[in-house]
Amino acid sequence: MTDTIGASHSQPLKDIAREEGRLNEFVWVGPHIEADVTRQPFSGAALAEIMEFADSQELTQSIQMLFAGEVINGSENRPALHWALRGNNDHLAKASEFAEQAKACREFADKVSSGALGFEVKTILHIGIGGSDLGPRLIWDALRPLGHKGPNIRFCANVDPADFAEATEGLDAKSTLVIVVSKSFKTPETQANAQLARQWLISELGEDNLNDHMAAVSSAPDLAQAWGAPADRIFPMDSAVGGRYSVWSSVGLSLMIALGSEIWSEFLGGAAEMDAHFRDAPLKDNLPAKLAMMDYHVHSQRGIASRVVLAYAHRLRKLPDFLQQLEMESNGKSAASGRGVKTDITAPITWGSVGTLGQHSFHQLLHQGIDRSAAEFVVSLNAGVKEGDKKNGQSLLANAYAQAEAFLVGRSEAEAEAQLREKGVDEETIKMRAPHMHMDGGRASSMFLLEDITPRSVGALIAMYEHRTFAYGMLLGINPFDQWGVELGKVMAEEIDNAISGETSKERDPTTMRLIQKTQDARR
Ligand SMILES: O=P(O)(O)OC[C@H]1O[C@H](O)[C@H](O)[C@@H](O)[C@@H]1O
Repeated sequence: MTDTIGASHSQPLKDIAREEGRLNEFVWVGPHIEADVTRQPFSGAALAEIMEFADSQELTQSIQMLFAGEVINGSENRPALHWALRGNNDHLAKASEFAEQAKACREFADKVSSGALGFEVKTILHIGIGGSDLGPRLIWDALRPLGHKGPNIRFCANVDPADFAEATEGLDAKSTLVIVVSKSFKTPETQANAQLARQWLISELGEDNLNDHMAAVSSAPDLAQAWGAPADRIFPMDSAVGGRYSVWSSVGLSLMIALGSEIWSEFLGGAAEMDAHFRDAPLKDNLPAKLAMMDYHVHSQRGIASRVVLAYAHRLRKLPDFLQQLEMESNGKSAASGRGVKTDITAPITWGSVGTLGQHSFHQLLHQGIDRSAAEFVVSLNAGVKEGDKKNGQSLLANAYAQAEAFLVGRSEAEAEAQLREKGVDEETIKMRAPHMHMDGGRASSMFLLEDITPRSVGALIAMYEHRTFAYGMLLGINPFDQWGVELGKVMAEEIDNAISGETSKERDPTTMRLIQKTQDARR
């Protein structure tokens, strides 16, 4: 495929962004979200061409397959049904099963809230990692301030014992409910923490009262039961819901309990609105699909390898972490399916932080570094309003807009000189300093606007990202629902663990052999 960004290809981005009609053509709207991509190096001609390419890649058919519940995850031979957890699922054979699963979670949440467990739950200790952790953490921070009345949630993910120690510090086991969330119930980190939690409960409460304080979410109920969760406290998750797409399932049990059913159903409702949009809108009006086309151009065709997510909203501070897994575990693969397209870049290297903190650290590189990132700002127009601090909220927004504008327009040496002169700096210093102040600009960014951070808008936002990632995978010919690349390291970690214990002496790479030896010496 040729790169036909056309005349604008050689034009500076700051000129492209000012072109007439740009604001009409490149401000895209979906439920609860407006995406202003006017400052991405992407022309109408490129969009039209990728739209044709999307047809040749059968994107529309793939979207239909997804929502029909057909096998879209080829390497694991199953459908991807995360969207069906949010409604719009009457046509699926599994609809009633999903409804039952949601009902069981709701009933358990009601029990917890009404004190029917036999003790007051003041804290939920949520143990899980990856997709069983990042979504719940993100949503807890985002929606907790809306007046949750339920228990607090503490999270524990890392196998480093320091994480468990911190998560249980000062915690009263008598008022704690431990929920272990693991689709496979085999993930070593979660297993280790689940055992620590069990021992902690035994030491604090004794064997007899242990089970009252344990619950589990898993696709492997037998393993959860073996850990000690009572059978009626094991909440299934469907094998066709991938970990990083699973916050809507019983993986969100801690949230359902702590946030309450009203917030939870609004959250699902917002996602369902985005689902209907993605399923029904023609490609030319389809927000997630068009974003995926932009990604295809910006990352795969233009070679911008990095996407920096700048959540200018304290409550969305975990969004970069969440998207890191969603994007990179979904599409961080060489194109491998039947429709694979050869490109150098598949998933962008996704990273970032909450704004404005990054401005005081890594933004330096974003403004003047050699390697380019496509920046992605996420803002809420009502920042600070609910908190009763409109002034600081406004300043947060002003910072986001200023950063995006500075990325685009930069500062010429002449402008820098003029600025220094105005400040009364002497000419010698001006000559020395102005070149360092030069910023070439032309750095790409998108601005995602939410009216407010509500359960609905956050639901829609996360669903939009899920669908964008899926659509990008379809354009690349990648299966975004498997993750074979993470398996090898897991196997090796087990082998090396055994080697450190002296249980195997299998020859390995010399550096690893030395590390094993050094660790054995240090821990003797
Ligand atoms: O939920 P679990 O089975 O414990 O899996 C937790 C996580 O671990 C794995 O290594 C995968 O890479 C993730 O996709 C998954 O979300």
